[in-house]
Amino acid sequence: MKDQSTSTTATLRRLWPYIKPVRKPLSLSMCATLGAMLCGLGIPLITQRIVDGPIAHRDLSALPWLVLLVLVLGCAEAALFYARRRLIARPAAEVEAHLRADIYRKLQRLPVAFHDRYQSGQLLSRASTDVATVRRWVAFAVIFLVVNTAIVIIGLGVLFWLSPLLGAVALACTLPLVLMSYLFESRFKVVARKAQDQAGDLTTNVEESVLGIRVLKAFGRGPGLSDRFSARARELRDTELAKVKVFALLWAVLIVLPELGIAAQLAVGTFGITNGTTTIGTLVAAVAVSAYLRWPVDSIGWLLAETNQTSSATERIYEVLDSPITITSPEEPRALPAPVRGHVRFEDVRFAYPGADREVLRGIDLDLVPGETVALVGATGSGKTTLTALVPRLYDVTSGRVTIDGVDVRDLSLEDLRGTIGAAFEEPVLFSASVRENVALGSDELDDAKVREALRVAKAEEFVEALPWGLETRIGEQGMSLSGGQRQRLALARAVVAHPAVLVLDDPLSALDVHTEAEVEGALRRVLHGVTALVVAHRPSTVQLADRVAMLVDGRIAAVGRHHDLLADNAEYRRLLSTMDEEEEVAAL
Ligand SMILES: Nc1ncnc2c1ncn2[C@@H]1O[C@H](COP(=O)(O)OP(=O)(O)OP(=O)(O)O)[C@@H](O)[C@H]1O
Repeated sequence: MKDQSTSTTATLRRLWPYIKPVRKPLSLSMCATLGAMLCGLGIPLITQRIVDGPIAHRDLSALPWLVLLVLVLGCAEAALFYARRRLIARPAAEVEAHLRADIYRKLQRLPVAFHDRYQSGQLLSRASTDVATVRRWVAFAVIFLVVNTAIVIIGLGVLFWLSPLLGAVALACTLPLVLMSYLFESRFKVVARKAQDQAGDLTTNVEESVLGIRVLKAFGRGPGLSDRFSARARELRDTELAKVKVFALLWAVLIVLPELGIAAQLAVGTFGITNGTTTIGTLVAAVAVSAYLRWPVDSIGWLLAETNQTSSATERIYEVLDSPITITSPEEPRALPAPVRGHVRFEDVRFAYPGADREVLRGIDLDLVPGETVALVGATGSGKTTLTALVPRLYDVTSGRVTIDGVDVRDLSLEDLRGTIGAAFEEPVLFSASVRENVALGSDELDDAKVREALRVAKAEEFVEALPWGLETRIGEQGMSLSGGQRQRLALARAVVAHPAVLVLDDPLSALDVHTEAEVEGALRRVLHGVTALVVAHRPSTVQLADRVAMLVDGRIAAVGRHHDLLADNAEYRRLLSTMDEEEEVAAL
């Protein structure tokens, strides 16, 4: 139990950098809460004075003052609770905002390999639900955990002061409760973490089915997936019910023990009144104090549950924040010799995906002279996409090196490297933003003229002009409101907008129909002139764009040469091209 609670405290202590800037309003809010609770605790003591004074002596002279005091305490309690809420709202929201911003920033900096490992729904639930759990804890649970513990101790002290015997009775009933609450904590933590992970999986499910709604509808897989979703939802429900079960047991004890305590106090107190050792006022006050302490005592178990839940939410958040950023700029980056020529070389490059024992690339040597376009061809799974990903350092080579103008890409700052390279991928990812924002992708240096030029190059200008607000038209999530070809052309415009020296295109023409492809190809041919480009090609027509072709077979370069030479001399190349031809014909059908 000790280890468990130590680790809970240690985990929560990690939130300190976020809580530290708001510690003043947080402490003030805590003081206001304590003040309010103390006001409430004072009322039974005045009741004692009323019972043992004006009522016992039938003398009402002091009554107005005592009633006024109750009124003042009541108003002060209300005012302080109001202040508590006002004081805590902003700091709690600030903690949430900072935490969320840091997670987002970290997610941007983490390497692609990290994102391969984590489901997006899991990351989504960490950045939303878990962060909200932390906010609730800061705004409420941590304050009441401290204040209620203090009030229970003070209240027990008051009971002992009123009557040591009545105090001892209350203590005998409170101690087991507090002990049970702490014992319950460790059981709850396990089930709370499980529920949070399952909620993350469920978020992934919802996200994937929303993004893939077209595929699911087209294949009529909606009902099947609904069943799978329901099964997962049931798992989560079962875990939530297990949580309730653990909690219900504690709750039952929490209810019964204080009732027993009050009954015992009434019995002991009445006995004391009859033999003259206790006054009626003292018994009334003791019972009132005990009743007042019920919520602070009852709440401790629940507040500990919240604390546990927050601890596992913090743990999940820090799994992201602690993940190492393996792809970073070097401490002393080298600069590319000016002007950048775009001479790209792969030197004995080997690569295995993190955690995989099989190498995807096994000794690649390839030299792209400045201004040259090299098409990468190969059977599916031969490693073409992987090879292109090594140039902008989406992954780092396992051994060997990739250089631009003789400088290892790992010796360049990421900013310089990625500023030198333009990229477009097979899946043209667009954001819920305007066309201009999608092409410029947050760069302030790219004005409208540059964006328009890039659109012209990608043969996208015409359809963008036809959109209701031209460049300013917001395109829907993932660009769903555009056709596949239109999305591809926007992705191409994005790749060329900053005039990069090196272009890495992972089959950028896959979604284009034959006519549009011819148009974009024509435009691309102009762009490719003067730029070094590595283009993954799945169609013979794309291959024709290239000055040379490199054929990948099982992670190695089996042949490099001009398309026509390879076609004449290399049987394997001919075979590959004929399968590509067949695929193209199928695609054209
Ligand atoms: N993120 C990843 N983690 C682990 N293995 C991966 C990952 N991405 C790809 N692979 C594996 O690496 C190998 C090469 O994949 P890659 O995508 O580079 O092939 P490709 O030649 O581009 O294929 P295609 O023509 O079908 O696009 C495949 O066996 C694939 O399963």
